[in-house]
Amino acid sequence: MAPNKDAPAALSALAVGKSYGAVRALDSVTLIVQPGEVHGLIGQNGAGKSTLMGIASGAVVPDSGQVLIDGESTIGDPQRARQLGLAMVRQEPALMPDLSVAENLYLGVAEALRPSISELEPWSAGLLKRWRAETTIEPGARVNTLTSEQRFIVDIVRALACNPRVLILDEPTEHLQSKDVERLFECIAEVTAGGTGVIYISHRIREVRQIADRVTVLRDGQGQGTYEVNGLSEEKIIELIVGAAVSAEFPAKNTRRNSPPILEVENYRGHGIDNVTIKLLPGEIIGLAGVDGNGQRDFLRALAGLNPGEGNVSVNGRPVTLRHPDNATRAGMQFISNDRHAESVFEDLSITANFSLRSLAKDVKGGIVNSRSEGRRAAESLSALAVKFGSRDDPIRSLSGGNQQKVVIGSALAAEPTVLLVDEPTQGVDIGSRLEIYRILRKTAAEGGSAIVVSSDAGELAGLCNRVLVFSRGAVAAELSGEKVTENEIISAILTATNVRQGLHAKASRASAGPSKFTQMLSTDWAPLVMIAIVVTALGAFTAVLSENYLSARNFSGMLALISTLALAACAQQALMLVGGIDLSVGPLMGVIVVSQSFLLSGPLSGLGVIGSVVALLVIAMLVGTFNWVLVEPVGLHPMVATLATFMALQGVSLVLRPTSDGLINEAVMDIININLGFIPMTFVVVVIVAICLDFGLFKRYLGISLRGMGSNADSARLAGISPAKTRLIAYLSCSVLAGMASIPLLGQVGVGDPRAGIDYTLMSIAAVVIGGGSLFGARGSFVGAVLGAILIAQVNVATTFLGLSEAWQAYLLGAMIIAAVAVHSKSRQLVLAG
Ligand SMILES: Nc1ncnc2c1ncn2[C@@H]1O[C@H](COP(=O)(O)OP(=O)(O)OP(=O)(O)O)[C@@H](O)[C@H]1O
Repeated sequence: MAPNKDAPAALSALAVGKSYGAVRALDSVTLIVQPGEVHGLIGQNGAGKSTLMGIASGAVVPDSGQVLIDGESTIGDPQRARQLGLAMVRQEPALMPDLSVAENLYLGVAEALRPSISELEPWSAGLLKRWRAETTIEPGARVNTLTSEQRFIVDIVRALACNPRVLILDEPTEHLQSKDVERLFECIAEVTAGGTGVIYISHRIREVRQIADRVTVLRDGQGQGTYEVNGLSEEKIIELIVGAAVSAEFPAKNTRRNSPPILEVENYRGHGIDNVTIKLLPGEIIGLAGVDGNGQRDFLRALAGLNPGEGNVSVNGRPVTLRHPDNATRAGMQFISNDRHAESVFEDLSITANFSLRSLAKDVKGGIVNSRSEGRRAAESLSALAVKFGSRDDPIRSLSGGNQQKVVIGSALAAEPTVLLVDEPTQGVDIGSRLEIYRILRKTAAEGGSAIVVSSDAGELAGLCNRVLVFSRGAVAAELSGEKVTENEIISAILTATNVRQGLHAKASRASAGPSKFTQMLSTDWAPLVMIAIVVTALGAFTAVLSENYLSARNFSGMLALISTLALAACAQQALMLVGGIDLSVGPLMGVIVVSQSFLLSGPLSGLGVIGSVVALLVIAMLVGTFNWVLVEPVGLHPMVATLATFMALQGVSLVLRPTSDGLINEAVMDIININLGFIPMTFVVVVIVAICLDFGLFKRYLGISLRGMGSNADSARLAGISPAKTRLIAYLSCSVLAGMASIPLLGQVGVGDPRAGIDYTLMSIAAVVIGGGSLFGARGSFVGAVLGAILIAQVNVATTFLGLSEAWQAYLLGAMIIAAVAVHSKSRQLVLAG
């Protein structure tokens, strides 16, 4: 639909300013987007495009200026921007990797648009199918098992599902295949027809000309005006971006064809590839093309030692085995991934460290890094690649996406590779720097190096490469060289490549369909439960064969009573570990409550006394939970440091109140706590019911899903409207209240105000959670898993006693179980990632 210029603007950013230290990212920039228009936002890397959109979406707070969405003012509040109808697809999808696709879509749309949880699967499947009927993305798949392209599609589907008034697309096509780019353009046409204002950021000038009605140009943080696209030539747009006329010519190609090959690969087979043979000459750049998923990327990754494969490979005549990336780098190959965020940069390390890590040996003298030499090399490379940065010591994540890519290329070149393996060399890089990168790759080749480049841009391959190999179904279907290396020839070779190999085709389609149902099952939070249940049963059966007393009701009853305390403590720990926290004060909190109860419940029993003791339990637990949260959230201490301080303080309080064990608990209270249902203690029944209810909440309620989302990626969760501070407070309070509940069966066990009663439960609760499938990094595990972890620990302790083993064996076995559990759980998750 034609832009509606009379309606109030869909988005107005008025005189917006933003600085990061010395870097003036935006200097009084104004952008007005009308309903129903596609507005291109263009500029070189670091011009300020993402910052401006970050401000529009509320993720970044400006220093000055105003933002209006649909006429309503909003600043620095992602939740409000979302409510006003803004949706954004960022350069890196704002998804929570440990959550499923369906859960991400659910959290990612406004509350009014969310289905009931029972409808979640069909609702998400419907959204995905609306994108593409034959999509291979499963609603139940965990996001960290998806390819980067699939993650982008999920993020786009999420943004479209928001029915936005303003849709921001920040370099959306960098990771998409051409058929998905077409689909995206169809979707853009659909939403603008409905009156949505779309902001389209891209370095691909052709795309911008094709899709945009108007463009606004940014240069070095300053607005350079808004223009109607109609009548604006490609050259003129480039001139507006760069500020001067630029030659868009590729540097001249060179080759030393009569020298022996630098890299020879013969009959190489492996994941997604079949029988590939190539010879790369010194000074040559070979391009790999093809419809995405046809093996060209798999082949490059196999050469980098990242994908397993078989065949003969030699570099400079010397045979090489490529089982590991280390083999490839030792042979002189340097790989640059197309997934910069996940594989190429260390976000929290400085720009200098990211530059030097592939070639640090050059700066080491006598085992010590010479930072002056490291800094000098980094400065030279950053200047040669025209990287825009504040200070070299800033973390690389402070750079714009394109500038990060330039640092990665500089880092690989600094290692002086014999063969450079580059997947999408100019992803997210602006037009001026693109030419700079082509020039540098060509210069490297002219000096005797060589490169293999995968690119989805046929024009780029045509301009840069001496030869282009077109892949189809894992094999080289066509080779273009000399005069034939043109954009049109490459595109037509891709379209006509019909190399049908049934066997490999089946393999390739299996690979593109993602991991099998069984491997996907291994990555679920339920897999650890099955594994532990099997181990518990096997261990029980083994002990029962050796000692018939093991199966007695008396033994079971005692064991389950012990388990109740540990299982509740483990549930407490799990509640906090879900958001990536850890609570070392769990044990002493249980101890301090036992001690306080020994004052309230030791004399004759009264109704008021019982109510008082329950209130005291809850008040102590909530005070401790709130105190821990204050130390972590507003004060900013690491959870381990904060809760270690609370651990010491609580233990001190227990010892002050009861220097030695004293204050026998009233017998009637003990009888109530220790009631049995048959031979099963009532406390154990309660624990199981509590764990099942908590798991229901964790997987089937908004609060539980958002807790896991926070643990998975706090930034993405915040952008999905989840308040990190509030969610963490809920986790800390849940942890302390559950620890308070755990002190009830503990009271039933010790029966007296013992100041040391809880101390062991801190480490044991962490162990139970880890064994049960929980992760110290957050987002993983379940409450039933934590209970099963506790059962296994208790069972090992009892079994060692029955088997007549010393107490030391309990400690050895617990240590071994933790290592085995972590190894098994993480291996099963990796299996899925490997597909
Ligand atoms: N969090 C931050 N800390 C420090 N500097 C930052 C931060 N975010 C952005 N900058 C700087 O602000 C400037 C503008 O960056 P921005 O990401 O907006 O550029 P861009 O136009 O989107 O570039 P690209 O096309 O490469 O994505 C850059 O110089 C960048 O280094």
